This record gives sequence, structure tokens and C-alpha cells, in this order.
Amino acid sequence: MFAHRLSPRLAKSVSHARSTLAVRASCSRTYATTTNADHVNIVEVGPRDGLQNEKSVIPPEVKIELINRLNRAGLKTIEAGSFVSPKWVPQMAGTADVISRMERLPGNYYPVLVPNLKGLELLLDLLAKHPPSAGGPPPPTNEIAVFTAATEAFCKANTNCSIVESLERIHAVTRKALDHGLRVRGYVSVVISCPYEGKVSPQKVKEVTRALLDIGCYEVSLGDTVGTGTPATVREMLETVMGGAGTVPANKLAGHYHDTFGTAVANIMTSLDMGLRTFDASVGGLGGCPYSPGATGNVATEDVLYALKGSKYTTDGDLDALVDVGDWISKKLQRTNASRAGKAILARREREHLEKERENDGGAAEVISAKL
Ligand SMILES: CC(C)(COP(=O)([O-])OP(=O)([O-])OC[C@H]1O[C@@H](n2cnc3c(N)ncnc32)[C@H](O)[C@@H]1OP(=O)([O-])[O-])[C@@H](O)C(=O)NCCC(=O)NCCSC(=O)C[C@@](C)(O)CC(=O)[O-]
Repeated sequence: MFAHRLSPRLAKSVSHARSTLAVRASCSRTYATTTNADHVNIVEVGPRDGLQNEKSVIPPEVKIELINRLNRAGLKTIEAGSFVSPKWVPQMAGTADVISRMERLPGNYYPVLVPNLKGLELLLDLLAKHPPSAGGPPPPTNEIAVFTAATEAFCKANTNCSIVESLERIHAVTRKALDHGLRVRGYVSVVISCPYEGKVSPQKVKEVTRALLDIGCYEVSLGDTVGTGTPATVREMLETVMGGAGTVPANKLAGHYHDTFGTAVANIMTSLDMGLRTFDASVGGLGGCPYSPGATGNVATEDVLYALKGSKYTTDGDLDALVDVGDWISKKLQRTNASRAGKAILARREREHLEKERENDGGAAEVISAKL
């Protein structure tokens, strides 16, 4: 357990949280998770993780259109933005506007990142302006995501505090969010390697994950922020997190794998073998991390869906529709589409289109020569 290493005050409050929040914390996905053991839940993080690192200011209309298109492509959970300090991540400054105006489908989840009580208070003020009404649209969000890291250096770079301090903040935020009926998801960054500290101890990942669950997160997403993970290192990390004393069950974990070295899909396959059924992904492979120089975006949503085609697994989302969304947002941001499956499917469509045109031209030429 992580709790015994925490300050006595936090250890006490974590243990209190565990008993008082147990019932609420056990609330599982009611929509995205089905009872089908072979259903894979996709948490689309493109509008947040994907866009937060873009240098040029992205107009709210583009962010809203992206989320609306992802909704229409059949995704059930779409991370819509962050209530973080605009001084730290300027790109996410307009999240309140975005989530107020985006299309919100009943039963879907639209998590937003919240680092501290200030962020939560801003979010609660917004929610107070959109009281639920019978027959009206769902509120701007129904879930927050809290985040910490498995190394001190990354935690400091990302949130300007130590891991224990971040857990204290998260504890306060989670208690208040649950009191307001919001679900709380947790993230642990740098679960394989850290840009500042190198190889990360799987035991440390387990301790932080356990602490987030004890505080009241319904699920913890394990971030290979740098994207150096391989099936072997991901397996080693998951075996530690899911084994021994204080074991964390697979249904409380999600994989959040960046694709810097092209191993993210392989890492997902390994995690599926080990029982995980929820993965974060980013349409068009959008993204990077402001505090992990050189890391590329998350695994592309299209690549995950393509890899699972024809397998025993079912997923949310329509592959062809997501290929269109990936193409659209890549063009809008004037960036290369980082989805291999997306690019291949677009190229195949182009070939088929050209062949059809040639057939039509050939047919027309035959008609003309027959008339002559
Ligand atoms: C945690 C802090 C705020 C500490 O930052 P700090 O500078 O220590 O905070 P502070 O309390 O001293 O406040 C500084 C200023 O920010 C304001 N402020 C303070 N909080 C907020 C807030 N919530 N919303 C709006 N404004 C805020 C605050 O009011 C003040 O404004 P001033 O008085 O100077 O005008 C900062 O470090 C921060 O915002 N960090 C977030 C960084 C971030 O968003 N990183 C990316 C997301 S995590 C990620 O991508 C990894 C993940 C999840 O995808 C998984 C993976 O791949 O690893």
C-alpha cells in the first residue's frame, strides 16, 4: 500500500475515503462498459491530450466540431478538455466554452482534467449554470480526471508539487467531485520510463495506482507518457500492479500508451491478454505531452479499431467514420495524419475511386465508339 508511506494526515484521510467512498467508488461504467467480457472500451483523448500540445491557438469551433464528429462516429467516452491553469497549458483555456456548446449525447461520458480545487470550483460554477432539466441536454460534463505520476521529477514538472502533495490535492478534489455526483478517473503518468528519471519502478506505479483507487477513483489509466514501452516492459509493469499484496484488478485499470516507438498497439494486445479492457486513444494519433519532449501522440483510435477487427473483441466507434474524423482534424491542424490504419484506408479509398472513374471513362468511351 502507498498509504503507509504518506503523511499521517493523508494516510488517515485516504483510509477514511476508502471506507466512506467505497460504495460510490465502486460505481462502474454504466454505458461504456458492457457486461460482455470481450468488449473493449475506448476513451477518446484526442480533444484533450491530442490538442493540448498544439502550438497555434485552435478556435473553440474546431474543438467543438471535433467532439461532435467523434460523438457521431459512435464513441461513448470523449475527454473534452482541461480545467488546468491557462498559464501552464494555454491551449485548454477555453474548455468551459467548448463543453457548454458541444453536442452531449445521453449516456456518454465527457471527462475533463482537473488538477486542483480551483479547477473543480470553476467547473462546478459552470455546471450550476446548466442545471439538469427534464428533456434538456445532459450537463456539460459528468466526469473529471485527476492526474499524478510515478516519479517525483515528472510530478513536479507537470503539477508543480511532489507525489504526496498531488495525492493530497486529488483527495480533496475527488471528495468534492463525488459529493457533486461526478465520476472520478485517475491517471498515473510515466509508468514505464520518465524523461527526467529514466526507468520507472513498477512497484512505485502500483503504490500510486492503489492510492488513487483508495481515494475514490473508479478506474486508473496507466500512462506510458514517453511511449518507450514494449510488450515485455508493459507486461512486467502490469504483473506487478495486478499481483501480490494490494493487488489491483484488471477491471480497475486502463492503458494509455503513446506511440513514439510504434509499439502502442502491441502493448494494447499484451494488456488485453492480461485482462485489461479499457484503452485511451487519440483520433489521427493527435498529441504529445508538454512535459515529455519528443513523445508523440497517443495510439491512434483508428489503429486500435483496425487491430481488433475480426478478433473476438468488440469496440465502440465506427472505423470508417473515425478515419474521416482523423483525416478532417489532421487537415484542419495542417499536421500529418499519424494513424497508419487511417492513412492506408484513405489510400485504398482513393485507389478504388480512381478505378471506378477509369471504369466509368472506359464505359463512356465504349458507348462513344459503339455509336460511331
Ligand atoms: C496544478 C497547477 C495549477 C499548479 O501550478 P502552480 O503554478 O503551482 O499553481 P498556483 O496555485 O500557484 O497558481 C498559479 C496561477 O494559476 C492559476 N490557477 C491555478 N490553478 C488553476 C486552475 N485549475 N484553473 C485556472 N487557473 C488556475 C492561479 O489562480 C494562479 O493565477 P495568478 O494568480 O498567477 O493569476 C499547474 O501545474 C497545472 O495546471 N498543471 C497542469 C499541467 C497539465 O495540464 N498537463 C497536461 C495534462 S497531464 C497529461 O497530459 C498526462 C496524461 C494524463 O495524458 C497521461 C500521460 O500520458 O502520462
